[in-house]
Amino acid sequence: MTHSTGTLYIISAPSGAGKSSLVKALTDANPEIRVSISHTTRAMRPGEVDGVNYHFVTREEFVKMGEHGDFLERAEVFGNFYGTSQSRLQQTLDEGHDLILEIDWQGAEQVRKLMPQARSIFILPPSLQALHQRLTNRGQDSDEIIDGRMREAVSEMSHYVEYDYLIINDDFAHALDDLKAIFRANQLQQKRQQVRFGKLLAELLG
Ligand SMILES: Nc1ncnc2c1ncn2[C@@H]1O[C@H](COP(=O)(O)OP(=O)(O)OP(=O)(O)O)[C@@H](O)[C@H]1O
Ligand SMILES: Nc1nc2c(ncn2[C@@H]2O[C@H](COP(=O)(O)O)[C@@H](O)[C@H]2O)c(=O)[nH]1
Repeated sequence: MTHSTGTLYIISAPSGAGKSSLVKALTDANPEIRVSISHTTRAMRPGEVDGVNYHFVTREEFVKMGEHGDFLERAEVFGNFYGTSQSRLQQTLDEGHDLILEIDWQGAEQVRKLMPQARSIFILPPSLQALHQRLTNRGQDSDEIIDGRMREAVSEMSHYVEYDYLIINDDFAHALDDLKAIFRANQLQQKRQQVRFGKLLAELLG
């Protein structure tokens, strides 16, 4: 049975707004949706696992990968390098899986130019105070790192207008419903396009 290719989603938010938590809840409920694992030069946090949360690499390894053209996009965020490897990205989409990139606005800008069909979602916290509280409650970064991330938050947030969808992550369950609705609506749109181009009809008729 033929199927359509998956959709590439870009999800951005200021650090601590809750994007990883929302993406995890979304993929727990919909395991067919895949999440790209980025490469980073950031130090591993307690509890993080190499190859699960990120591929943790040295700056030298990261630069070498960049020189080999391994990255779809890359950016320096909070003094560390982050990048999305090209390998397996197209294969995942061709297999029909929706694929999420959790990346910052600089990476989003690069991906939009290369893959204009990508859908983009920006997640905002209800307030800067709530954002600070979440970074503190997460308990994984020093006060100095949290202060640095708060300083960058307004600049990151100013890019929300460049995205297709905006979600305010105030109440988690409500924000998750919004996220699920975006994916569901897109899946239905894909199905309609299959009908429009006759693929689904051909399948149905054998
Ligand atoms: N709606 C919410 N209300 C209260 N706390 C929340 C909410 N959403 C997420 N959190 C909490 O906020 C903290 C930050 O969330 P998370 O790590 O998902 O953020 P993030 O945007 O992925 O950050 P980063 O970009 O730094 O990885 C976590 O402790 C998470 O449990
Ligand atoms: N351009 C990219 N940005 C990325 C990528 N992976 C993560 N990120 C961004 O980094 C911040 C910080 O992440 P943290 O894990 O150190 O808290 C995060 O908010 C993302 O926006 C990437 O591959 N490319």
